[in-house]
Amino acid sequence: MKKITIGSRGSDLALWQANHIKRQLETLGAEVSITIIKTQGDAIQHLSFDKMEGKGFFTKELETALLDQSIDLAVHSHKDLETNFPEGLTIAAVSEREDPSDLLLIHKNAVDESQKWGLKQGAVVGTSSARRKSQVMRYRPDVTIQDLRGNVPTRIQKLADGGYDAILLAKAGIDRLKINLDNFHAVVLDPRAFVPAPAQGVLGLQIRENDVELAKLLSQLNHTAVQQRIAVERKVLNLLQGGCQLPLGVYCPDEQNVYVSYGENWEDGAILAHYEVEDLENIAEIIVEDLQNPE
Ligand SMILES: NCc1[nH]cc(CCC(=O)O)c1CC(=O)O
Repeated sequence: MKKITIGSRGSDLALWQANHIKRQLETLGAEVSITIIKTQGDAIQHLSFDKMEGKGFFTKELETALLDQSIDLAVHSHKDLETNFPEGLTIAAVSEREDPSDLLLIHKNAVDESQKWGLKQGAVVGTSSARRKSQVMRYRPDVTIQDLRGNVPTRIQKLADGGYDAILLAKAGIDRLKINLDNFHAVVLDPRAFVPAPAQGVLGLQIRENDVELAKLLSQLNHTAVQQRIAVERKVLNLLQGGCQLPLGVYCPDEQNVYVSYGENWEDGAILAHYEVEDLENIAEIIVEDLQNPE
């Protein structure tokens, strides 16, 4: 078997994810190396996402490297992937799903147990995600939202330094990096009430479409149940022609349930909807129809 080169962003989280897949491939007998590739999202850390041009900030350079054959496999956080894949590339497999929940990390000085989530009135909450902003406003219209960029350890440091009273993060990232949260009050937000991004907590393994040999190997790592559920989540995003700036959360935990959060202007807060269905076929279309024609 030929040697496989994985391309990864240089962040701690991206490298953890690349190494996680590297180990799995080695168990299958493959020889694997990792090449670090810097993306626009890594280079521009000071701008809020909604002020950045285009889409695919964390993925484009990796996709280019796949197409020019300098890497064979890109390991992505699936939620960072655009809904339309570039010509010639395909997601050959998806990982198991880790906890898809978001986590609210509260500075110890900002704790007030009498309030929702234990967060004091009028707190300053850091996040750059329109989806997270809109849902915070749904539950806690009293807080002030402030943009927060940077990779996971940087964001936590900004909270520790007192720049924010609380911040929001994906729990999966914290779990993967085994970050110690003892200095904070950490609240895991129920994903049925505070709805994650489509495909949050899942890795997407992207290769060249014509790489038949690698596709065959990766099929052994694919999780079909996860694949079916995130397909529903991403279809809603796709039908709304949304990217990572759309204030949309979709979570499909099993074959019968879908949770949706949507707020056109995040300042007004999000609406939360729950769909209980016989099976998941056509549910994405129904959800989008409802979102576009509210009564
Ligand atoms: N946009 C950055 C990003 N992309 C994926 C994750 C977390 C891991 C995952 O959801 O799989 C994160 C960090 C965060 O949202 O806090």
